[in-house]
Amino acid sequence: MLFQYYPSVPHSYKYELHKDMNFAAAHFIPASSAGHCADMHGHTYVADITIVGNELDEAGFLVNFADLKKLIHGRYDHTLLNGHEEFNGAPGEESGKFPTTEVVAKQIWERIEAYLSERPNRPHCLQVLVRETPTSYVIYRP
Ligand SMILES: Nc1nc2c(c(=O)[nH]1)N=C([C@H](O)[C@H](O)COP(=O)(O)OP(=O)(O)OP(=O)(O)O)CN2
Ligand SMILES: [Zn+2]
Repeated sequence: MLFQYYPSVPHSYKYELHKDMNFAAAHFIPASSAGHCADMHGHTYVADITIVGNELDEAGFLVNFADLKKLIHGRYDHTLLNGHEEFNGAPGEESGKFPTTEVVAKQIWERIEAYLSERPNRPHCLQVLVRETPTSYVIYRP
């Protein structure tokens, strides 16, 4: 795992947690402007997830690191992203359903925030960074 410092957002929460993870996945972007990215290919995606909150749970966790990994790595590792319902847009359809780095980052945020909304200590996901290649990454901040 490559450890890096990522851009952060100023906030006033007491705790800030980061979980880095990677997952191997294939994708293609079914849009005419996507060039060679319209052909199926693979990446080792790297995600950095930022969670904040003021209260810890009964274990003393803001959120269990392992739960975050299960939610994202468990769903996407060694899969074709276009095969997931959140990314299975067809050519000519709305671009928000293609697995671009931007859309992958947003979907990761939505999945994590839905999980956090059920936690009694109510943490929040402030930022999701997704790196697709060594030279390309996107940050999603709701
Ligand atoms: N805004 C976006 N642009 C591109 C995306 C994307 O998700 N959002 N995706 C791709 C391709 O999927 C491609 O895998 C990554 O592109 P790129 O960074 O251009 O990859 P290279 O290795 O060719 O880049 P270098 O500059 O040579 O390192 C394309 N665009
Ligand atoms: Zn790609």
